[in-house]
Amino acid sequence: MTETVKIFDTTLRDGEQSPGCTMNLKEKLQVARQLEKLNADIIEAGFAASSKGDFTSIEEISKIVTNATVAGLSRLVENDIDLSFDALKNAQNPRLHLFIATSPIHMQYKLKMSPDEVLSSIENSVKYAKTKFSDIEFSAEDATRSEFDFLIRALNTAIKAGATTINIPDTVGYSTPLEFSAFISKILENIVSPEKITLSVHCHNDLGLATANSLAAVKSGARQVECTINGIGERAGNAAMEEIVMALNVRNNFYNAKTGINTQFIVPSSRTVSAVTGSVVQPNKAIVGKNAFLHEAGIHQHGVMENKATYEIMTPEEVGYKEQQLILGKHSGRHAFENWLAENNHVVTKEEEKELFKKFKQLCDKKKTITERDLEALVQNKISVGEEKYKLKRFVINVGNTITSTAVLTVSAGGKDVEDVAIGDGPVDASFKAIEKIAGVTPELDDYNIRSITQGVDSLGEALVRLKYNGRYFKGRGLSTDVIEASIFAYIDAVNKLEAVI
Ligand SMILES: CC(=O)SCCNC(=O)CCNC(=O)[C@H](O)C(C)(C)COP(=O)(O)OP(=O)(O)OC[C@H]1O[C@@H](n2cnc3c(N)ncnc32)[C@H](O)[C@@H]1OP(=O)(O)O
Ligand SMILES: CC(C)C(=O)C(=O)O
Repeated sequence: MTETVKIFDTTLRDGEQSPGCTMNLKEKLQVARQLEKLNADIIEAGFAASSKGDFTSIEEISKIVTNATVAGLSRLVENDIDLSFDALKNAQNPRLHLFIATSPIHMQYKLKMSPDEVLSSIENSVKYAKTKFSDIEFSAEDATRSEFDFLIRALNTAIKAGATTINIPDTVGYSTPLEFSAFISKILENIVSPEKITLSVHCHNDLGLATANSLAAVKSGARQVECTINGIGERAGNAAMEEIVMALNVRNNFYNAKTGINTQFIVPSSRTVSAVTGSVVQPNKAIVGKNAFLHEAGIHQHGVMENKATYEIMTPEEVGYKEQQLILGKHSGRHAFENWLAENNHVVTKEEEKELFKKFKQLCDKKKTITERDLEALVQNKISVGEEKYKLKRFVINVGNTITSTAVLTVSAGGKDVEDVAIGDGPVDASFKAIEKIAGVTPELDDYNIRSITQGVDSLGEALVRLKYNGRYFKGRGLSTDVIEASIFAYIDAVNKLEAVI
């Protein structure tokens, strides 16, 4: 019999904990919509006690999610539980996710609590939470470095107090597949009434084993896997949802387990998360990397021409790759464009649609062939744009191999045109300095990336910048057939986000 494994997506919580991957409300709602299309079972929307912004995100996500369960993370602290309850009040299916560390090192040095204090805290908090929530998940943080007997006492305390899902995190990615598989079996043999709870796993990727460990746990009876799109998350990240889902699909004959994920939304979701977090997917990343279905070597190409299955264990279409030429082009009108947006499940306001259509027409003038990917990129770019205090009007760059680069930028700032000039080490540096002069801020450029995201010499260039200002990160994204313009757009996008919070 094929078992069902629930997918608990934590892109918006653990994923957002990756340095530089902070998302604003608009971006989080976009990811949440995408997760619904994917048919994720549980969407962990945030940590309500963490900040007002996180609270609001959980609240707003709860309003738009109709099918999935929406979860909020809480420490074993009454105020955290109350805040999660308030933030989740509009969710159709709310879940409280409670956690506390159970390993000696975490209890002694971080929590400064004795094992007995941790046990009574679990009992009291789960009982308190049960007065507010029926669906409660309990996580024993750092479970894989906990003493086994104590871990079981902690899990049994949570179950007896009312937890309905028991999650086993490999918090620091310490475990290995054979060990984790045996660990999960032993936990299932030792906890009280395993048939009444769902056993879950949450694996980190510090040794590159997050997916392997999660799958090993499924083989031993875990029925929920916590994961993120593109595997983003603390440090080296979490188990990647696309890898878990496709491994269970492709190797169903081995695992006898499946998820309810709509796999054709995997690639669009990966692109959305990459666009809103500014975290570029490595080309050789399984399933969603741009090389995942490319064949370079002659023998491989020959094989694929004869029969794709010689070198492809799944089809690109299955996971949502589309690289067809569009019927839309220079002569298309607004109705056809509107239709394309609707067919591709893009939810945009009328204002955004107008703006997108204008950008689409401009792109048609610059680029010979417009592909689905070009349009996707335009839409993703629109999504990631924050509050726009500054808008680029025009720029002139003077550049050469024997002169110092000079950039003159005119930017609309709150409706007024402002112009400034700066010199720099190359055209990009000069442009960034001109923007800093206009905005009156000097953030640190923490990261800058430029790549082509569509094909051909007239391809769309995507620039990603990450600024560090007062200890916080602000990312920006820009798109253009001209890489300098894309870089300027990205820098302005990040400065707009920075301006919105200072
Ligand atoms: C493994 C994980 O991914 S767990 C989730 C990690 N995510 C985050 O930490 C992001 C959100 N966190 C935050 O915004 C902040 O850390 C807050 C708002 C939760 C707390 O902020 P602060 O009150 O300033 O405390 P700070 O973060 O410095 O320290 C954490 C405190 O929580 C305690 N704590 C940690 N885990 C737990 C827990 N599960 N239950 C109860 N208390 C806990 C620590 O012992 C420490 O207590 P102390 O202040 O009495 O020393
Ligand atoms: C809160 C828990 C599930 C966690 O994120 C971890 O232990 O890594």
